[in-house]
Amino acid sequence: MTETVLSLENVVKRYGGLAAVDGLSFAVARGEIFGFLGPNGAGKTTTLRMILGIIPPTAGRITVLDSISAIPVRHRLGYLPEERGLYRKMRAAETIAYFAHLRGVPARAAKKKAHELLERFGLADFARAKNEALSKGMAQKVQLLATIAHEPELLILDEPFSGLDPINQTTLEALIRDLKAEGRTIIFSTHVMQHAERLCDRFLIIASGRKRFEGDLAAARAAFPPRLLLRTRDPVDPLAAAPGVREIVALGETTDGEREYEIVLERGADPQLVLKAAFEAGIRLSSFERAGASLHDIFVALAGEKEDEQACAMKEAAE
Ligand SMILES: Nc1ncnc2c1ncn2[C@@H]1O[C@H](COP(=O)(O)OP(=O)(O)OP(=O)(O)O)[C@@H](O)[C@H]1O
Repeated sequence: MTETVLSLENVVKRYGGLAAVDGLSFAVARGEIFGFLGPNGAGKTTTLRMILGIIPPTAGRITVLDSISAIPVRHRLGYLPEERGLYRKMRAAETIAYFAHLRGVPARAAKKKAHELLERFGLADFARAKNEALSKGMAQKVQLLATIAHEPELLILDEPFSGLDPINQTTLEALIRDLKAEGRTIIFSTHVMQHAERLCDRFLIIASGRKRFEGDLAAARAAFPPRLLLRTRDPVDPLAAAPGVREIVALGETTDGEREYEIVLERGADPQLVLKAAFEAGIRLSSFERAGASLHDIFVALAGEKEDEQACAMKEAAE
């Protein structure tokens, strides 16, 4: 049976008249990489801060590592806040060791761990550099290492990829996978869907403080009509009458004079019947592939559309 390391039940956070988080419920299982996705102002940082006990919820219940408050279990948690900041005059290795020690690692072990981590993440030469002398990306790496040095069970990273160059983003993805392989649970927020698509076991999409989706990519895709991408030089009008075809969208002409189309199918339609219809109509296809919605498409659709439309789509998908 999977163990829940974090659960929120009907959590609300009000700022005056604004419900920044509005009746949010979700759960994260031990060992998962869980993506926390939502547009600007959706309520992600507010939720993460409530989970960490930095701000109290207006209503609802949060359970972290079997505790009703993060405070007593804080040495088992790691948190990378959205707003970054290091003590400017402290040295990189010192910073990491300091935070590890603060969370219960004996001083000597903390120092050793700091040097190990800096070595592993290509910053060994900067161990004695003052934080103010680090580039923005390097400082962010140091802060991240300070977040994981005490080997927390549950890591909560608010926008960890922002500010990192593509190489360091890849290094961070690998680090997150390594942490998962060690049995740790990682929750991270992001606007960059590719990271979430590559890394997450499950994810939550919120908008305007409310949950729009919780689950894995396959479940999210199931809520979207399947699509086919095809290329041909022949007219495709006969396919409009093929079983399960909802819409044909012309995508444009390729450099070699072919046309590309997207065929939107009804949910549950059989793509083979479209292929058969193309064959029977004498349409010569040079390519024919099934395309699942990307997380980007899903995000834009779920975070952008009105809640009643979305509830309808999810209900239809479940039926
Ligand atoms: N201390 C505060 N006082 C008043 N309103 C706040 C406060 N903190 C957040 N808000 C509001 O709550 C809403 C959610 O903000 P939050 O920072 O949680 O969003 P977010 O999803 O993290 O956004 P982003 O992706 O832009 O960081 C926003 O409308 C924001 O203006």
